[in-house]
Amino acid sequence: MAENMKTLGEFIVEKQLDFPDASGSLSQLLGAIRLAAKVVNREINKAGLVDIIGSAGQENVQGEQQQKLDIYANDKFKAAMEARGEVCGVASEEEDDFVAFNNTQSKNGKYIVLMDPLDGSSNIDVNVSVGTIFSIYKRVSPVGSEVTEADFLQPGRKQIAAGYVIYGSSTMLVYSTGNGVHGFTLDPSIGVFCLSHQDMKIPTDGKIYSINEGNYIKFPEGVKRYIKFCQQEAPEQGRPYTSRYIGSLVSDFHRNLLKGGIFIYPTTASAPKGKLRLLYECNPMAFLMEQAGGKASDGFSSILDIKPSELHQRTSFFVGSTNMVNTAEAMMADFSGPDAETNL
Ligand SMILES: O=P(O)(O)OC[C@H]1O[C@](O)(COP(=O)(O)O)[C@@H](O)[C@@H]1O
Repeated sequence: MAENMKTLGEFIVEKQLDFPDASGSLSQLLGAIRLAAKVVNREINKAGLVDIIGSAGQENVQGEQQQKLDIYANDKFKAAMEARGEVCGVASEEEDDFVAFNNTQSKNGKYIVLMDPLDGSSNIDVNVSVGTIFSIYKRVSPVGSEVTEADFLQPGRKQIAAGYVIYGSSTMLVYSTGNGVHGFTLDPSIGVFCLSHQDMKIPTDGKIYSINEGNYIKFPEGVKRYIKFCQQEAPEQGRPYTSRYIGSLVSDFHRNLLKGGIFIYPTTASAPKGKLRLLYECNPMAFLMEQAGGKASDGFSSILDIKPSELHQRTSFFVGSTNMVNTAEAMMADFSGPDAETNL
């Protein structure tokens, strides 16, 4: 197919030409992510053969056991971005605090990056697809000055670009700079990402719901009602829907993006603020989903309008086909919102 004969590098440059005053620094940054993705992909593909599986024997700031691949991916993406000079600092799931790059070039970098270097860690050792998630902003502090926490605590709507890499049956890089969502598949025989999914759009309706039902009893009433709605017999509306849950956000998101569907990670009794992290999991996925014609909320309002207050803050996450998210939100409003009492 003709479009396959276009590489990610060529596509990035082509898109840059749409902006005559573009400096090329975002293209450079995307190039860094492309390189790090290939290096991490190589390690993941041979994970069972080299000493990179299993725990690294230490915890991250969120008290989660860090996997060796978490640290490996974190180091590779950080190194690739520091080497380019376009990025003045990064924040990562695997770093307690943000990391400012102090080499002269980076100090003059105008971008900051937030990332989940290895998403779906619980699936690494069992050969189930995992991913990398990234979110890019322009810094708010003056170029050349010290990077500040304010550079990272920007609402998702301010993102310049976002994307993910999925290390699955094939490896893909999917990203958006605010002009549609485009997917590139890595051709391992030539080591190049080739355009395979241009201008991805999610169907407004789907037949897949994705949630860890193992937590059912701890879910808010609105979510319990929505799950029942998905499971009810209503053939004229295509219900019951199918339940699919991989347990890697990137993989569950990617499937729904292609087929239509909804992914929900709500608050639970044991995670009253939700589990997923706003800045480097939910904001980038919400940016992509809105660019693909879908919707992303915390069950009540848009994820992209949340004003962050902490680097590793968590949120509940409802993302996918617009009609499905609208229905779930309506049930949250009725049964878990401020007027829930009157409806129960
Ligand atoms: O095992 P649970 O509670 O269903 O959580 C699965 C979710 O947690 C995550 O694994 C969190 O991500 P990390 O692996 O990066 O910590 C998501 O990818 C996934 O959607």
